[in-house]
Amino acid sequence: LTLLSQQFSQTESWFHRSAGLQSGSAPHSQLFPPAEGVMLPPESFKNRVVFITGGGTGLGRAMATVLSQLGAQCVIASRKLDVLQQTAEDICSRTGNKVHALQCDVRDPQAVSHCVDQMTSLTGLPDVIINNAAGNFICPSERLSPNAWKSITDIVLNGTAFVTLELGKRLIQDQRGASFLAITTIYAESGSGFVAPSASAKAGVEALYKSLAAEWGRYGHRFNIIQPGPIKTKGAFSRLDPTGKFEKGMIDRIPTGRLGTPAELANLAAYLSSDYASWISGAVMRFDGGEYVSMAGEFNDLRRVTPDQWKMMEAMIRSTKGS
Ligand SMILES: CCC/C=C/C=C/C(=O)SCCNC(=O)CCNC(=O)[C@H](O)C(C)(C)COP(=O)(O)OP(=O)(O)OC[C@H]1O[C@@H](n2cnc3c(N)ncnc32)[C@H](O)[C@@H]1OP(=O)(O)O
Ligand SMILES: NC(=O)C1=CN([C@@H]2O[C@H](COP(=O)(O)OP(=O)(O)OC[C@H]3O[C@@H](n4cnc5c(N)ncnc54)[C@H](OP(=O)(O)O)[C@@H]3O)[C@@H](O)[C@H]2O)C=CC1
Repeated sequence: LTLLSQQFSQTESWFHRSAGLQSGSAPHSQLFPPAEGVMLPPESFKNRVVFITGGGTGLGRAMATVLSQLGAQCVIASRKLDVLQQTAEDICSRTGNKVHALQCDVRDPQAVSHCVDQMTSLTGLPDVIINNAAGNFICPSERLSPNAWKSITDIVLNGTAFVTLELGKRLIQDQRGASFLAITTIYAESGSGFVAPSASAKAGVEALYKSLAAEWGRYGHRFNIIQPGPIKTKGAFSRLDPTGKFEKGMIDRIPTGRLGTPAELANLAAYLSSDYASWISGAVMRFDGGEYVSMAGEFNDLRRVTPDQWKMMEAMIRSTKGS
């Protein structure tokens, strides 16, 4: 037993040394290749208008691209008009479908109302609303100023509420149904250190969407939520992993051994916003390659224990007599 214990402490230090040393995607991620093509049948969104906040970059851009490929007329809105216009031109030249760019700071309810006025004249009210705009940065909470807190929660929680209420009221007035989708994240459920404003605001968005799923079904409105895990976009990774040192750790935690891709997220968003999902409302779809459950289970790190180490441990456990 003493020998086994000694051997185990050697292998235990191996275990600690080797944790997190992997770089890039894990070899087994080849068993989970991302399918990058468009999943739904062509023209699934023909004659549909889709409104996407933060649609000029990252995941918003990817969702606009897929929905446009599926026949939607997209309206993308955020603060930077030049970025939006470039994205709109790029997507339109690829898909042949119109993409409109509208400047809108979602923190400002009057700007939101003005944006909806503009959209109404361009395309009419939307059939699909995707609340995707967000702000975030890693920061120890004791370093946050009141304005830092406000800058994130205003974009994420208030911005989503202003967009949803403005469009919801107008759709109700016109007796029009719609699908609302919010992009939150896995830590909306657990909370997370170093991104407390984002975690608090995303949790609030989830409460809002679940509440409205219950309340506004009678108006023909569905509300769903996607909680992504890490997907490499410039907007997110420049603020959450500025040195690039955390990415390996993320990949190590993800059972499928890789980050998600924007195209995968866009296919899921398209499905949840489509008629194929017309009985799905109030759903929270975790989209993270298994990262959340992987972080939650007390003994999940035992994945790193080798068969030889298991042999040793089993012998130690079996040799124990009594309690
Ligand atoms: C990995 C899996 C989970 C991942 C989840 C990902 C979630 C995401 O949301 S990723 C999306 C990331 N994208 C963005 O954040 C895009 C938009 N972001 C921004 O525009 C800015 O980063 C910001 C959110 C700061 C808003 O910009 P704005 O111009 O409105 O704000 P500022 O005037 O620059 O700053 C407002 C106050 O915040 C303080 N502040 C800014 N950066 C930091 C920082 N890194 N650390 C601490 N504090 C910061 C800034 O000083 C201002 O406060 P004050 O000085 O008191 O006035
Ligand atoms: N990438 C990831 O790993 C993950 C991302 N997410 C979520 O996915 C969504 C997209 O993130 P991602 O694409 O990665 O990052 P981006 O930074 O590319 O996207 C954020 C978008 O929000 C827009 N935005 C920010 N502030 C405002 C504002 N006040 N009014 C209007 N629009 C605003 C930005 O445009 P502009 O600057 O022009 O205003 C930008 O297009 C976010 O909700 C994020 O929380 C969730 C989990 C993981």
